[in-house]
Amino acid sequence: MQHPPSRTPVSLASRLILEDVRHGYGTVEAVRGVSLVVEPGEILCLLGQSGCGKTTLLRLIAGIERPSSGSIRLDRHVVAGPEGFVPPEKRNIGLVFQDYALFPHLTNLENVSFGLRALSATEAREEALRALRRVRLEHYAQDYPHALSGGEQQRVALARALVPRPGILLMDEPFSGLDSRLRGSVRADTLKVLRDARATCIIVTHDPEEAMRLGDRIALMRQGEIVQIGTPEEIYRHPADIAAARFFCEINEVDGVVGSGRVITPLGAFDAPGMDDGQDAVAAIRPQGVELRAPGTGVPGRVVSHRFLGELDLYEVAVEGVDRPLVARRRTTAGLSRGHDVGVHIDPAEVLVFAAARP
Ligand SMILES: Nc1ncnc2c1ncn2[C@@H]1O[C@H](COP(=O)(O)OP(=O)(O)OP(=O)(O)O)[C@@H](O)[C@H]1O
Repeated sequence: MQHPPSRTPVSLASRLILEDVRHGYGTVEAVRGVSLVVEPGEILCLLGQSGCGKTTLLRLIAGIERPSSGSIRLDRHVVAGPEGFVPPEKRNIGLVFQDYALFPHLTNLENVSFGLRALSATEAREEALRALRRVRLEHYAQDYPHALSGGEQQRVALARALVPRPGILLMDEPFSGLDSRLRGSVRADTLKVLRDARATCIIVTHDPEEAMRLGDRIALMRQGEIVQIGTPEEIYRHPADIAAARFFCEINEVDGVVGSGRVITPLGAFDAPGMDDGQDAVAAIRPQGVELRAPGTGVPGRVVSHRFLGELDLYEVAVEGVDRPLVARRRTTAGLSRGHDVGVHIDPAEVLVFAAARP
């Protein structure tokens, strides 16, 4: 079937530029000097633990909060800064919140066409139907939101946010209200819609896996600051510090001392480029880098627990000289269980070395 061409004005994805943005609530400094550029069409995930300032940063970009200093630009327009302030409704921004915030007394179609008041009723209806089609929900156009599942409501909210063609779309924990089975498929659908719409998008999440699945880049936040920004692979492979490494993966931390450019630990020596001899260091070993082989090779260890998890099992292995049992994630090894002796080998590609924190 041929659908009529779209009548909403074509809006290009915006570039967002933040320069030294700060914001506090009373004595709490929620955002502390954030500078950031998000390119047109890019999907950026703001990732961090609860209370690190992600939502506040999103609210500043939306114009719901006004920064105490610094500036925010959308393309060439300063929307917040010493020169002035543009209110949210004039920023050409789309918003999707955790609870979707659909109007319960409006049909799904009316919810989506709500933001198209500049168009005639017929045009708004056509555009809203097109948007519902994009999220594969046109057959629910005349129903009310309460009759939809959580995942479907999320898609209506996405259609509503995208239908006015915003220059930038801001999403705050958009999948956290969904149960874990549904989350994966709604996330994949959302990503496809965002790519098709070529929208610049900022997604707030506290889930590292979600950030890696969705983001072209990830901005890792801590205590109101961006501690690292990069592609998922850059951040995973080269975390800025041990706390960033911990955030992405449960790691084994083994203490050692640097000698001749390597940190010497009970599990072997690992490259420690740029570190001084005699310096205390920590080898951060990912669980998939702990290989368990027959005893008599590698470092002697003993399995203290084994949990069957399907594709990869979880083993804990005690090794002499290491305070806590090592966590290993391995393919299920028939017969290997608690009490068995093993030879532990470490894959150096799964080891990151950091300077030890000074007491
Ligand atoms: N309206 C407010 N009044 C006072 N303090 C606030 C307000 N909103 C946030 N804060 C404080 O600012 C800091 C950052 O909060 P923010 O909600 O931005 O963090 P977050 O990373 O989004 O957390 P979460 O993931 O839990 O939503 C926290 O210490 C929080 O308690």
